[in-house]
Amino acid sequence: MIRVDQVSHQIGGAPILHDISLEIPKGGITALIGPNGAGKSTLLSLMARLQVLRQGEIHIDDMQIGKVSDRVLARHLAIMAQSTHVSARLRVEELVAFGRYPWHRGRPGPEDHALVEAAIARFGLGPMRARFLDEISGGQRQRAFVAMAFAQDTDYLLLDEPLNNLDIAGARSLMRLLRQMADEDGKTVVIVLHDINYAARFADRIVALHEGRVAAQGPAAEVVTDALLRDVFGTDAEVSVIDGQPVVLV
Ligand SMILES: Nc1ncnc2c1ncn2[C@@H]1O[C@H](COP(=O)(O)OP(=O)(O)OP(=O)(O)O)[C@@H](O)[C@H]1O
Repeated sequence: MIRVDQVSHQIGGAPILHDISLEIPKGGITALIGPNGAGKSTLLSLMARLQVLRQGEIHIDDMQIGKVSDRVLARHLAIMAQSTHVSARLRVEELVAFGRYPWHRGRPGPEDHALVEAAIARFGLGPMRARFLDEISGGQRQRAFVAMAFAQDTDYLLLDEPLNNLDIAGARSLMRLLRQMADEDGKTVVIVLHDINYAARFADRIVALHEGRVAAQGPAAEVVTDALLRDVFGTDAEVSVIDGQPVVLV
């Protein structure tokens, strides 16, 4: 479980998150949604300790994230942040292999190699494994980054807008892979999504943020409503229910 207790955050004196308390249960997919600037990436980066937490506490299982070493944290939690700065002169397979670093610290063993191979296969990267990152498409690169996070083999996987750059087939297949990781491997996936329909279709629960506060949380059918679209997203788009699932008609 990820437990966020009374977390507030400021950047340059400007309040970004206001007293957020939240529990993300272990297992399944939790989607963070909300309009631009709501604080989704900030909250995710605080959970992964990419930014220093100054007010409140975050626990991952029984670890308080401010109090564990980088190595311990990296064995429990992998994050794919929104902007990833990695040398373009890195091959796909090298990128994926980086995911194992917290485990082997520079001396990969057979298990590390096996997990890298499994990640390459699972994410369909075999045909492009020897290509450099600037020789593949944006969507393929996105998949390679998710494969690196998968190779890290942590219980918790945090992904910030992983559907960026993906076409409909790519987005759907990535969400199905994440679903499989949650259902078959028992992973806990926390994912920032802009497309509410993907969140409603694939996530077990949704947390909607608005102006640095939790505006709603729960299963899609409870969260994705006309009122949410109006009050949180400021749009009069309507929600229909298809096969028991809310669908936003844009
Ligand atoms: N480095 C920074 N310096 C100043 N303000 C920042 C910085 N990073 C984020 N902010 C501000 O914090 C607020 C929350 O940003 P954040 O990126 O967490 O939102 P978000 O919900 O992920 O948005 P988006 O959907 O646009 O990615 C925004 O108002 C943003 O302008």
